[in-house]
Amino acid sequence: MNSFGRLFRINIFGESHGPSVGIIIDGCPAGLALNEDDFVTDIERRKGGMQKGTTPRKEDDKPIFLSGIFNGKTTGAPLTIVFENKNTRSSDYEKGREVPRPGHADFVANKKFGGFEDFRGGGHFSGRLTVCLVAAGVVAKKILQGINITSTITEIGGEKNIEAGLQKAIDAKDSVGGIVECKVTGLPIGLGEPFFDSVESVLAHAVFSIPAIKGIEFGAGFAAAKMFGSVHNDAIVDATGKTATNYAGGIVGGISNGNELVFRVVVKPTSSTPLEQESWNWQTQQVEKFSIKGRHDLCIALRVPPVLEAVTAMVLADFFLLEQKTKRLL
Ligand SMILES: Cc1cc2nc3c(=O)[nH]c(=O)nc-3n(C[C@H](O)[C@H](O)[C@H](O)COP(=O)(O)O)c2cc1C
Ligand SMILES: C=C(O[C@@H]1CC(C(=O)O)=C[C@@H](OP(=O)(O)O)[C@H]1O)C(=O)O
Repeated sequence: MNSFGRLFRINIFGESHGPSVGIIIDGCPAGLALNEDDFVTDIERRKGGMQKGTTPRKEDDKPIFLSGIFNGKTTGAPLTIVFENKNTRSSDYEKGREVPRPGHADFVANKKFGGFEDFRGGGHFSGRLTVCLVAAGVVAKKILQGINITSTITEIGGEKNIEAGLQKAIDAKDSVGGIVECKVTGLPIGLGEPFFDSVESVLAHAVFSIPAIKGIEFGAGFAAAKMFGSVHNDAIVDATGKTATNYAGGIVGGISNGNELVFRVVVKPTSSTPLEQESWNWQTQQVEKFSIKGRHDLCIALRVPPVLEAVTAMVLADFFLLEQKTKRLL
């Protein structure tokens, strides 16, 4: 589905080569001061064409507000923001239509939607739609006063040195993946709604909606499997619940424990690699060699940090609103 969240509920729409992509945020509290300048920093951080290893497709990514803002403040009605697509080059995709790209959604989208899907630029499956998530994050962060969310790339192409990892891809004329870490400070104890809406569950749900994300781990994550319980347990050192270590990553029992929330995600190597590949050709009904000519990110992970922060903000804002609502009912 294209909607997510319970009280802070988003709906995203659009295709990479359609007129625009956009977002409707329902349940956004009234009275938040919001203008175009608020979006600049995060939108610029996500932009393609700005740094080595990212798509040369440059869009101005100017937010256009269609509803939900009046006199510079949110009204409480659905907030609709769109971003125009002005720099499309659909001919790249029309030429390659007969060969579904391995690793991209071309084949499955065709089977699921019977050939009616907009395949240009990956259509609705494109990373282009993550500009909408970033916009939601900007609004969500306004609800999260005193909470700080930061994401950093910790690994590219298996290298801790990001430049070296990227150079590996450039030298091999291939794409690479990476790991991005997200940390949140200032969270209170008590966010999360177990059983099924634990903080891990909802964050993972939202994070896996970001195209190209293939894994997530919280705190010590997979390394916990090799640890003793006495080591993995985070000793509580004061009445606020502060812990000496943070192997849990700030979540216990699906509920935030007041320590730093820490998780990492795996970003796969871009499927649209410049290297020659093989795939099934729908026309010739044979496996054929082909190479992709479009404008692609050599390393998607380079563009993920602001998207990850945004999705985290969106999820946490929803938990906050839910928590307040629960409290009001008591
Ligand atoms: C910010 C961002 C940019 C992306 N850029 C590209 C790209 O240039 N080329 C590409 O093939 N995939 C790109 N992707 C990933 C594809 O959209 C994704 O692999 C595809 O939709 C299939 O989904 P999956 O990888 O989650 O299975 C990007 C993803 C994100 C989040
Ligand atoms: C446009 C963006 O990224 C696009 C994400 C994408 C994909 O397959 O996900 C493929 C490329 O699209 P195109 O071939 O149309 O240039 C990227 O440029 C963006 O992030 O704003």
